[in-house]
Amino acid sequence: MTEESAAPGWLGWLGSLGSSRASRSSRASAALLAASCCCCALLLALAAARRARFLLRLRAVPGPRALPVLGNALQLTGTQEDFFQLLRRCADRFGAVFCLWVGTRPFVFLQSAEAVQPILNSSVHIDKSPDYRFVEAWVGKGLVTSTGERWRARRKLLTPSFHSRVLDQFLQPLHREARVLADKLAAHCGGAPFDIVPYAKLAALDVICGEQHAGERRGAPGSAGERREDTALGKHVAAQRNSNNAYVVAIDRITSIVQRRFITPWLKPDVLFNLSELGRAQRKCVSVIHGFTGRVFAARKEEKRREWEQEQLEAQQRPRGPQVADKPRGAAGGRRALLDLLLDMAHHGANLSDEDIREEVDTFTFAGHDTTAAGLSWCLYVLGKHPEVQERILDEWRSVRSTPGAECEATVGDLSRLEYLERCIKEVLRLYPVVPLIARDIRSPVHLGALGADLPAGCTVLVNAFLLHRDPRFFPEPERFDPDRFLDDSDARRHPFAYVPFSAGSRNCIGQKFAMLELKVLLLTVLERFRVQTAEPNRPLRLVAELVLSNVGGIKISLSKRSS
Ligand code: HEM
Repeated sequence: MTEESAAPGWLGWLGSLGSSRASRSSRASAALLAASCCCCALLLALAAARRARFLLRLRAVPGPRALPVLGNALQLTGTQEDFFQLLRRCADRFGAVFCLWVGTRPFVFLQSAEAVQPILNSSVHIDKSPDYRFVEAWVGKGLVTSTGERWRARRKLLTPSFHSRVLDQFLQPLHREARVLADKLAAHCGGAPFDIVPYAKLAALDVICGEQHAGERRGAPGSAGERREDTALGKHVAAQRNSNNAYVVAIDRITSIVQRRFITPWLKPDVLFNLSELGRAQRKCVSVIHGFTGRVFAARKEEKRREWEQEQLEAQQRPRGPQVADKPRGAAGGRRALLDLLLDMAHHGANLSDEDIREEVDTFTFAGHDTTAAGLSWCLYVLGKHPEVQERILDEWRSVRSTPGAECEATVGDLSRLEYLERCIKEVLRLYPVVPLIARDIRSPVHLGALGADLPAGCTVLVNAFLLHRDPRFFPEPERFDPDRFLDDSDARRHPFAYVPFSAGSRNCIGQKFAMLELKVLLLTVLERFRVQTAEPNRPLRLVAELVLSNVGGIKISLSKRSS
């Protein structure tokens, strides 16, 4: 064997060794690839089968024809106003339940009491739709946005803060802010029609953040007689007096940014939103808002710490006995803002971190100001069309008031006796539900009797309160304003889910008693000072379902002085 021939043999052996290894490893790789392909194909087949089953189940839900991938996107390219009209047309055509596809995502709209009941009455379907995450940068995982066990525990903890006994303490700042609102509105008295919404927003923000003025406190600060009466933050932001306050501006701006995001498909993905101008603006707003609530929180926590120390000292000095154990928790110093209640709860062992508390305070500011502002604006809009109703409201007020005086200083007892006013507010919230769409994510199949079929997990359901409240079976002549629909016996005869301005079931509005109290005080104060007229009462409204129900161009009224 020549060297020449030997070398290839030797190399060939090595080569063949290498190539047999290579071929073994390439065979192994091929087998692995084939197995991976099989797995992927299987997974894809399973996903396709699941999707097919999902689509098949949804075939029971009527709706306008949807294109593959695009869904009903082409019908949804119009304005927010067009969208609101589209929902009306679809309900006329398809009835109590219909589906609209946004791309590949189904949105099922419900507008009959029977269809709504299985969703709102459920303790399982409590998950908010994914779009609620748009407010998380602001309110974190507070009561509005949280779910599951976290929500359940938090709701249980916070419910007592809205007990009627506690609400009693919010009256003083409420009266004060109502008077400031009336003072501000006086500038329009006898003048041209104007949009009431911005005024209502500032007043509602002052009420929710409010704290009693130093001059109004009973007793010197820190004295036994002092009783401060606060609402959520316990820090007066004086939004009505200074609408340029950075916190006030940031709240207004972030509310409109969140609104824009809800309705603009390309702003929904976080990556795109964060890169956008609005994303940058939101980050600035969040920094201002959290900076402010953070400072209020730190200052108040320090004050509370001193109160707790004082409390402990007093407890040690007091003779032991049952009266020590009976001392109500959290009553120290008479501080009653929601922030104080939460700090007290945390101090007494509740599972609430500093971050949790800040989130809840931001949550109540978010959930409690735009809603009440819209409620007040719609009330004035409707009452402005009915001067005789304004007179009857004032007559009722004069007949129940327990404290004589020039202006509304209603007590909680007086307010609870204002039954006609309450019926008027309820009827306005029927015609113009402030939260027109209540959204839920469906994570397990739910049977809808109204549909005669199950909705599969993976749908987003939207309760259309605007249309639900116009069901002629429960509200004959639905467009007519008739407060007497809410007389006791009619209420009892109605389907329990026919009227849901504050939602219903376990995830209903925790602040509804407070909201009714607030609306009553604000309305009485305004009506006592002014006669209200709706500008162009016969002009059709241009409604849009933003975070709250709004009208394009605002809600316009005019005012004239009430002489007596
Ligand atoms: C006219 C005024 C108001 C109306 C019409 C209203 C309506 C509603 C509705 C419909 C919901 C359910 C939303 C959903 O499930 O998507 C809700 C939830 C909520 N509201 Fe109100 N609201 C009003 C005022 C207030 C006020 C003044 C506060 C606080 C002081 C408040 C705090 C909340 C909170 C924290 C939630 C979330 C409750 C939970 O998920 O457990 N609301 N509200």
